[in-house]
Amino acid sequence: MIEVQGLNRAFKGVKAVDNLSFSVPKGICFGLLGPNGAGKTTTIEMMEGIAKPDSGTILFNGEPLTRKVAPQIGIQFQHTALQDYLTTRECLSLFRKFYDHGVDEHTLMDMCDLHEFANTEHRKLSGGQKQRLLLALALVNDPQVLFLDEPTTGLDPHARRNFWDLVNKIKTLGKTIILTTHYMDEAEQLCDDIAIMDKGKIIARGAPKALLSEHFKGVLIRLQHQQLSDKVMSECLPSHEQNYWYINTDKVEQTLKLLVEESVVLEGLHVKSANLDDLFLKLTGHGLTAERPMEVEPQSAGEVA
Ligand SMILES: Nc1ncnc2c1ncn2[C@@H]1O[C@H](COP(=O)(O)OP(=O)(O)OP(=O)(O)O)[C@@H](O)[C@H]1O
Repeated sequence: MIEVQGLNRAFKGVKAVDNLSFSVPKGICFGLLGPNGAGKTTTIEMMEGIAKPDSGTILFNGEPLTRKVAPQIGIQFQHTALQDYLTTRECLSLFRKFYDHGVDEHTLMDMCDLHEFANTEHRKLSGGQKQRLLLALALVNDPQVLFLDEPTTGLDPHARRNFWDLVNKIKTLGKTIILTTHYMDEAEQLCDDIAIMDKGKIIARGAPKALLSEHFKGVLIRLQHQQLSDKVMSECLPSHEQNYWYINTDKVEQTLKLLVEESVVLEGLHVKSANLDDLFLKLTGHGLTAERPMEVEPQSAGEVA
């Protein structure tokens, strides 16, 4: 569906996007992930036709992005300025008029759970309701390709989950979705395929589960940062991030026994499955986010002590 070949973009000597090539098959949700400054926005803006690459090509169904191809694309920007005092229905009706073909307001409100707010001015919508309106606006031309640029940033967990349900519903319509996000749980929930970017390059690509099983065995054990014995260091090969040690092992009982024998402080110890943040840390030596998701979602494998 989308073919990106040899894409480059530099700003004053900084290579924001460095010889990037990838393709996105039709009908999947493709996630572009990475930390601040990785080059995601620059890449996505070139794919959307908003910014021009220094070199390289982007093809949609084998064709470059032209006025002919543009109506096949829908974009949910991080921020969209809407006219003050327009209601949800009026915003949808206005945007619908920009296109020859598209989806009527009623269907869009159905798709994005907006009926309740049809006559509410958009400026009075909550963060989650506003994102749903922006999603509906991105769908107004019934696009084949939908770009979602960090769509749930700043939303509370409930609103994020609602939004994920909508995206999953839209996936069933066969649309190709390109998603950028800082939230690794979002990528794991929604994306069939991901590319992790760092410093303008793709450093890992594949289905989230396949990538995790390729790079991790068993579970991750997190320990408070402390002095570890040579035996623990050589047998467990822990990695260090912020105030913690992380040990990846498929022999949990044996590892825990060794930690006890070596008088390791186990207070606050967690055992969990590896996630995409852990993968990023492993690949780059630094985390995707300042806060480790283990802090907010310990339920994945349970707190041991
Ligand atoms: N208009 C610009 N002028 C100068 N430098 C820029 C410009 N846009 C991006 N950059 C630089 O290019 C690099 C990549 O930025 P980009 O915004 O694409 O990253 P990102 O992965 O989208 O980050 P974030 O998650 O914070 O949005 C950064 O070093 C950034 O400072």
